[in-house]
Amino acid sequence: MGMDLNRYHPNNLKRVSSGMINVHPIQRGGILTEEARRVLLEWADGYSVCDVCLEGRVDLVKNPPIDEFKQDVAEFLGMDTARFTAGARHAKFAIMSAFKNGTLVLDSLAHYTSYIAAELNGIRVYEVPNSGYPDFRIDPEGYATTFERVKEETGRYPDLALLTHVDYRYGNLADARKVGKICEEYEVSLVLNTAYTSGIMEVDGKKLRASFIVGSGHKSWAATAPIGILATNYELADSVFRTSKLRGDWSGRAFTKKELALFGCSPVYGLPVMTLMASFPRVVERVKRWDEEVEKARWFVREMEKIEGVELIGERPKNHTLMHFESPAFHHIAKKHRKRGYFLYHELKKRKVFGVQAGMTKNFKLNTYGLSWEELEKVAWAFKDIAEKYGVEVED
Ligand SMILES: Cc1ncc(COP(=O)(O)O)c(C=O)c1O
Repeated sequence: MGMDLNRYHPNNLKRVSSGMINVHPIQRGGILTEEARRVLLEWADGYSVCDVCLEGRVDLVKNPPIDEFKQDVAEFLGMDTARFTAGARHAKFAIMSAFKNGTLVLDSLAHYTSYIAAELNGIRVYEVPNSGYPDFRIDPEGYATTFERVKEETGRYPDLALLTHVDYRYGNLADARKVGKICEEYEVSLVLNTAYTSGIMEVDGKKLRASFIVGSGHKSWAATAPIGILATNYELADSVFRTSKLRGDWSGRAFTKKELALFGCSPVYGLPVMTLMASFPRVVERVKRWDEEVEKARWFVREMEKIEGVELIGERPKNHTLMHFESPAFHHIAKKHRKRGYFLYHELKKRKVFGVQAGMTKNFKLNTYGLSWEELEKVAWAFKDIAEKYGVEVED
């Protein structure tokens, strides 16, 4: 046998980021709380939450209290009810499966998973443009204009709208309230993709007039992957969480409780849902401290921009901890460096900072969410120290 099974030995399964400050753009909000770490072993076995499943559906399990938990999560998001999905992407797919072959208007900064969910459901996509370089802002009025464009082309307003609350490229915070108002005026249901917001900042679907809130447990709710959240109101719950109508023609079996878009039973059975639950009390508290996170992010941007040839792109001032820098200074160094574009990654690693994508120097993204002031200072120092090492000017 050619397999080297030793490579799977636990001693060989160490994370490359171990022991470093991890500023990976998608990871900061998914770091487990102490409480979540405490349930890891108890609930680590495969279908652990199914010990006492009386209804054949994870979301109805009473012990552990998943049934109550889904309602608490819905309340926390200002919605009526919720389900747990295999990530934000599955939540979007589930919603769009109720709008098959329809039309969707979404922001032009939407994540690829929004487009894929639409494509898989035969939905035609129309984009709301953004303002372009260097801010890339989404103007809420663009939704009204695009709704009109859809009407001109198809004779009807769209079936659905989607707004990426904070986008993955620039970390811009969209004006969800204004978009929600426009959607309400046009009677178009709004999906608010809060993959980068709910769980770290307050999101109230009722106030924002969202029909659906999509969240990502592993991105922003301190949970183990994969887990997403799909919250909605009672009016729409029946269509999105519609149940099976099929009957086997030989067996005569029916599956009337099984929700189609959740594959019959939620696809998250063990650790993902239990870590989400164990972290929840802390998540409910932490969203109230969002202002401090923004303050830290803005401080960090100021420090980074002291390096000549490093500049934030996306909205200013920042309203989120995910940020994107343009860095001709580092790109210039990379051109002459033995390690080429990988030099920044290696230099950061030497300074115990991880998460800037290997090979990136022209521009890069990082996320400061949840870093202490001390950690933040270390990260800023690391970038400045690298710049100075290669003769780049750094302001005091
Ligand atoms: C804006 C946005 N939405 C959705 C996703 C996908 O989330 P999930 O992994 O929970 O499906 C991402 C992942 O980066 C994202 O950036």
